[in-house]
Amino acid sequence: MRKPDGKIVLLGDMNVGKTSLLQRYMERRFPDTVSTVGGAFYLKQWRSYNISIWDTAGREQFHGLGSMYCRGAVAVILTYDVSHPQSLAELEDRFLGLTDTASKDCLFAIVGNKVDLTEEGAPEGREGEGCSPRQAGGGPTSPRVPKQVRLEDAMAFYKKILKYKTLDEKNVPAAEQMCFETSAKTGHNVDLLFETLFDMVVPMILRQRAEELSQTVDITSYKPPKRTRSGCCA
Ligand SMILES: Nc1nc2c(ncn2[C@@H]2O[C@H](COP(=O)(O)OP(=O)(O)OP(=O)(O)O)[C@@H](O)[C@H]2O)c(=O)[nH]1
Ligand SMILES: [Mg+2]
Repeated sequence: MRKPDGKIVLLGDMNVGKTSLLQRYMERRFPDTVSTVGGAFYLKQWRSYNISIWDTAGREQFHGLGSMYCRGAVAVILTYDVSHPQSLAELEDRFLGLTDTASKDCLFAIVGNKVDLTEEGAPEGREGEGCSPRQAGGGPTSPRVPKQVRLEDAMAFYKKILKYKTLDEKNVPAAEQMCFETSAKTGHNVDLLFETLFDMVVPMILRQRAEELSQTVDITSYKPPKRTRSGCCA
C-alpha cells in the first residue's frame, strides 16, 4: 500500500456523529454505529493523491490518543452536534489542544452535525437511503427541535482557533468557507465538506513534497572534505 500523501482527522465529543459522517461519505449509507474504540481510517483517492481520513473516539478514556492521531495532519475536522451546545464547548476545552501536533499550516473545519433534527434542518430527500431499521438519533417521525447551536457560534469558535494558533485571518480560508452544517443521516453537505477539504489540502501536499525534496541531500554532488596529515578535516 502506498504511503498516504496527507492525513485528515475527525475530532469531537462522543456521539456527535464522526463515524456516521465518514461512513456516509465513504460508503454512501447511514448504518448503525457503535461508539469508536481508539481510531480507524479510510483511504480516499482524490485526483492522483491518497488521503487518509482518521475517525477517532470521542470517549474521554481515549482522549490521550487524539494528539497522536493528529500528528502531521493537513486538516482537522472539529465536529459538534447542533442539538448539543456542550459538544461545541468541548471542542474548545478538550479537543483543540490535541491539534498542536498537526502540520504547521493545518486547516480547520468546524462541523455542526445532525442538522436534520432541527426545525431549520436539511431536506430529507435522501432519507432512508441505505438506512438500517434502528435509525438511531431520530427517525423520520421524530419531532424537530430549534437549533441549539447557531452557525455564528461555530464561526466565532473558528476565529478563536486562529487566535490560538496565532494565524492571520488574511492568510487562511474565511470562517464562512470552513464552518459547515451537515447531516450524516440525510447526507446534507457531507460531500461538500469532504471534497472542499480535499481540494484545499492538495496544494498543501504539493508544498510539503517540495519542502521534503529541498531538504534531501544530493549524494552525487557530495565532495568529502580534504584530510590533513594529522587526520583532521581542513
Ligand atoms: N439524526 C441524526 N443522527 C445521527 C447523525 N449522525 C449520527 N447520528 C446518530 O448519533 C449516534 C452517534 O453517532 P456516531 O457516528 O457513532 O458518533 P461518534 O461521534 O462516532 O461517537 P464516538 O465514536 O463515541 O466518538 C448514532 O446513534 C448515530 O446514528 C445525523 O446526522 N442525524
Ligand atoms: Mg465513532
